[in-house]
Formats: sequence, C-alpha cells, structure tokens
Amino acid sequence: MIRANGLTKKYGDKTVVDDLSFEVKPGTVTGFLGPNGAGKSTTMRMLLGLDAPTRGTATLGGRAYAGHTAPLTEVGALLEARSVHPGRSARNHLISLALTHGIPGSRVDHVLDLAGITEVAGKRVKGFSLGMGQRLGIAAALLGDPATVILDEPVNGLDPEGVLWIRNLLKSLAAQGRTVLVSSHLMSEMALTADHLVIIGRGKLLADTTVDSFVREAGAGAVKVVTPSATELAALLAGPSVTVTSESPGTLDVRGTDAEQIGRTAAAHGIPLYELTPRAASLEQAFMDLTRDSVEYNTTVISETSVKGHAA
Ligand SMILES: Nc1ncnc2c1ncn2[C@@H]1O[C@H](COP(=O)(O)OP(=O)(O)OP(=O)(O)O)[C@@H](O)[C@H]1O
Repeated sequence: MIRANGLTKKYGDKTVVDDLSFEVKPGTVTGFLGPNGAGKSTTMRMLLGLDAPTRGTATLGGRAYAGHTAPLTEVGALLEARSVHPGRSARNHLISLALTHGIPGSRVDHVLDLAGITEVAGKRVKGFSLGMGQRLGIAAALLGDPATVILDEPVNGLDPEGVLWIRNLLKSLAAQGRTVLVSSHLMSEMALTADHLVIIGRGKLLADTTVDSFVREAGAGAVKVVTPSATELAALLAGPSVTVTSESPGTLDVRGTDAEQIGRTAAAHGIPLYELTPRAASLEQAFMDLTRDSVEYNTTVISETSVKGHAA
C-alpha cells in the first residue's frame, strides 16, 4: 500500500505538488496521470525519499521509504533519469546492484529474462536503444522482488511490442498481489493497463477513480445534431443541465440530454433533422477536458462557439 497524505512540494514560490492525498492498493495497477509538468515525477520522487516534501508524508507499506532496512526488496522503481554506467554490460550492472543490496545473484538472470533482454545481457549499456534501456531499468526495479513497484512513464521509447509487454507485465505484477503505481500522460494506454486512476493537474488531485467509472462517465458524451433550424432548436434544448455548442453552421453538439429527447423536442416543433448521432466522448477527450485548465503549456486552442444566438 502506498499512502500520500497532504504531500506538498514548493520550489521557491511555485507549488508544484499541492496537498496531494491518495492511496494505492495492493493487487491493482494504479495509473498516475496528468499533463506535462503536473507534478507526477516530483510526487514519485517524494514517495521514494529522493525529494523532501515541503509538507505532508508518504508511506510505502506503512513506513516512509527511508524507514525500510532493505528498500530494494520493498520498493522497485524506474524513474525518468537513470544512472547506469555506460561502459558496463546489462548483466554486470544488475550483478553490482544485487551485490550492494544483499540480493541473491540468481535474481539477475530471472529479471533479465522477465525484461526480455537476456540476449543482449553481455552488451555494453552505452549501445542500448531507448527501449532496451527502459527494459533494463525495469529489470533493475524488479531485482529485489519488491512488494511495491513505482514506474515513471515506462512505455517511453518502447515499440508497440514493448508497450504490450509492459501492459501484461504490470497486470501480472498486480495479480501477484503487488502494489503497482505507473505514471503516464496517455489516457488511452492507461485505460488498457490500469484498474484505478489517480489524475493530477498543476499538482492538485483532479480525480481518484476506477478506470471503469471513468470510462462510463466518458461514454456519457454528446449528441451531434444537423438541422437547418439550429438556432431555434438550440434555444429549445438549452437549459440548466443541457449545454449546446456549435462548431459549424447547422450543426449542434448537445450535452446533458439524449438523442430520444432531442428527437421528440424537434418533432414537437416541426423542426427537420438531417442527422441525430450519439457520440461517445473518447477517453483521451475526457482526460483533456478534465485537465484542460491545468496544462502548463497550451499548444492547441479548442474553440467552441456557444450557439446562444449565434448558430445559423
Ligand atoms: N528541481 C526543480 N526546481 C524547480 N522546479 C522544478 C524542479 N523539478 C520540477 N520542477 C517543476 O515542477 C513542475 C512539475 O514537474 P514534474 O516533472 O514533477 O511534472 P510531471 O508531471 O512529471 O511532468 P512530465 O510529464 O513532463 O514529466 C514543473 O513545472 C517543473 O518545471
């Protein structure tokens, strides 16, 4: 079990992690999501005792990281910045880690195999591709057979086969009863991998939910309506719980009601409909909607024109 309680990190005046509290339970894969700069890496570094929180506490298996006598057997971690001696082979890197942490050498071949890098185990790390480096980092994280696994963006640099491998690996680690926390900025990938989601933006908790309920809510999407009487229909539909937007003349995007109700309203007022299509919001869109106000650098402007009085 990982527990963050009021975790806060300030750099100067900037609060990059802001009073964050959440739990990560054993036996599940928990996706830690947020846009770039949301504070995911900083939070993970605080969980691992690599950054001191300005306020709050983080415990792994009931104790702070520093309180564990053999941390590598309690927690395995892959962080973005790795420090592997480039002249060392993958096997030698893992052997020296095992030796310095009192881990049996027999684990080395096991994790090399688990990470699918047995064939390149004798090669120097400096010749490794990004994907091979990621696999070596994951092998190192699993070396101590840890109860808790924390991985920061593990699919970075992996090809589709590698992405699938990570997905299955994380699921099997959770099925063995381990606590698995994995960060990503890709909602679609996490939806396939995780059971639970902790979503942050600008250091603050935005959602702590199961993937199932996030998917269900994302499915409550909009209905696309094409009609020559868009302004009239928009005025009839708009209400406290119904929002109507329009991206092009004669087309409405209606949220907060369903296709049947829209069809009935249109029929009751003799409004012809050329199209009436329920649209399930994509998961990625739901994630973007949730985090829109907390992205650090906006590169795309999603323009939605309110139809109140504007739709043609
Ligand atoms: N040592 C530091 N000094 C000052 N600011 C920092 C430091 N480390 C991180 N930050 C800032 O804290 C914020 C959160 O960064 P962090 O790397 O934790 O986010 P992230 O969610 O992991 O982002 P990404 O997905 O881009 O890796 C960013 O605005 C970053 O610039």
